[in-house]
Amino acid sequence: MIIKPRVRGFLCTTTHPVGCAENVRRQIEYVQSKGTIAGGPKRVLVLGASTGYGLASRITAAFGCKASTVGVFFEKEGTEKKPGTAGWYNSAAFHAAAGQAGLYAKSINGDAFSREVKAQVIDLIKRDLEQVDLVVYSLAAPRRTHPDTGEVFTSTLKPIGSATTQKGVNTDKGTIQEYHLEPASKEEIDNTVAVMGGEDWQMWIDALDEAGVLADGARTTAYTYIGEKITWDIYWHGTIGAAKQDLDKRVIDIRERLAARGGDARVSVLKAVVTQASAAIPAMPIYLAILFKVMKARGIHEGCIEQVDRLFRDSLYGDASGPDAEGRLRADDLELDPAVQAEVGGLWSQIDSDNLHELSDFEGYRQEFLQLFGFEVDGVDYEADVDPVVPIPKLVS
Ligand SMILES: NC(=O)c1ccc[n+]([C@@H]2O[C@H](COP(=O)([O-])OP(=O)(O)OC[C@H]3O[C@@H](n4cnc5c(N)ncnc54)[C@H](O)[C@@H]3O)[C@@H](O)[C@H]2O)c1
Repeated sequence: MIIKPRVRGFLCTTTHPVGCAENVRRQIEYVQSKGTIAGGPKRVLVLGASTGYGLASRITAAFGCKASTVGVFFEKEGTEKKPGTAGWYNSAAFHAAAGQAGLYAKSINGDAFSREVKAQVIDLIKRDLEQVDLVVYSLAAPRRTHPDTGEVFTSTLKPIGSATTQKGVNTDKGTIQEYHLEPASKEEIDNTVAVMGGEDWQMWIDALDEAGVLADGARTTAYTYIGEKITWDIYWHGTIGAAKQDLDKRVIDIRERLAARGGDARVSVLKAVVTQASAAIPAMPIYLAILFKVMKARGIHEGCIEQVDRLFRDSLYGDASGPDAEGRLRADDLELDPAVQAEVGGLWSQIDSDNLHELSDFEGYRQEFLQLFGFEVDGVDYEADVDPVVPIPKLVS
C-alpha cells in the first residue's frame, strides 16, 4: 500500500509505519548520543508509552538507563486495508530496537483506566521483573470509564468562570481565526478532572503497592503543563488546568505512601510540544508555531525526547535541578524564560492570516504535526509500497 497523509482538523487519519519507525530510531539515537544516565532506574512501567512524552520516557529509560520496560497504551493495529495508529507502529519499532539491544520490553494494549489492565500489568511485573523502580504516568485521553461505577466521563477544553475569545489557527486553511469559547459548567469541569486528574494515577500506585510490585525507593512522576499568561485562559485556568491542579493535590498522598519506603512522587512540568493531545487544544497550535520561531532563533528548541532526557538526567535522577517551591520538577524553564515569553507575546498580538508565515514557524508546526503520524520524515520513501500490518513482538494480550 502507498500511504499518503489525510488530515482533518487536528487529526491525521492515516499513518506511515516506516516514518513512525524512523521517528523512534532518531529518538533512540538522541538519547544514546547523550550517554548513560548515572543512577537511572532499571525496571520501569510507562503508562501511555506509545506516543508523545510517554514514548520519549520509555526510550529514555531503555536506551539512557538500560532499563527493562513495561509499556501500556491504547492503540489500533493496521490491517491490509487500513493503517494502524502511530502509537502502534512506534511501539513495534521500539520493541524491535529494544530486542536488538538485548533490553527487556513488553507491552499491554488496553484501557489503562480499567481494573483488568492494572491486574494484567501486576501479573506481568511479578512474573518477569518482580518489582519496578519507576512508574511514569503519561496518559492523555478524551474519556475514561470509571472502574468502580462504569460511568463514562468525557473531558472538555473550556475556560472556567467566563467566556473567552482566543486567536487560533485554522490548520486546514492556514488562516488565523477568533475562537469563542463559553465557560465550562460545573459538570464539565468535574468530568475533565475525572479523566485527566490524578485519581487514576493514585489508583495505579495503590494497586501496584498493595500487590508488592513497587521496589523500595520506587519513584513515580506524572506530567503536567503550566505555561504562561498567553495560554492560561484555555489551559491552566481552564478545565484541563483544573485536572492538572488535581495532580498537584493527589501527589501529596502518593509521595507520603512512597516515602515510607524511601521512594518519591513528583509532578513534572514539561514544555509545550506538538503531540496528538496538544494539537486538539484551541490556541495551542498557533502558540506552538510562534514559540518554535522564537526558540529556534535562540537555538533552544526542544521536542519530547530532549525534554524527557533532560528531566531524567537533571531532576528525576540528577540534582542539577531540584523541585520548585511547590515540589514539582521543572523542565519548562527555557519556554518560560521571561525574554522568550515577552517575544512570543509581542508576536501573538500582531499575528494575522497575512503575516502568519512571517511571524511564526507555522511550517515547522505543520511538519512536526505530520511527523507524529510518520509523514514528512527525512529519508523515508513515501512512493514505496509499505505493509500496514506490522506486529508488535512481545505484546501481552
Ligand atoms: N503535549 C504537550 O505539549 C504537553 C506538555 C506538558 C505536559 N503534557 C502531558 O504529558 C502527558 C502525555 O501527553 P502527550 O501530549 O504525550 O499525549 P499523547 O496523545 O502523545 O499520548 C497519550 C498516550 O496515552 C495513551 N492512552 C490514551 N488513552 C489510554 C487508555 N485509555 N489506556 C491506555 N493508554 C491510553 C496513548 O496510547 C498514548 O500512549 C499528559 O499528561 C499531558 O498533559 C503534554
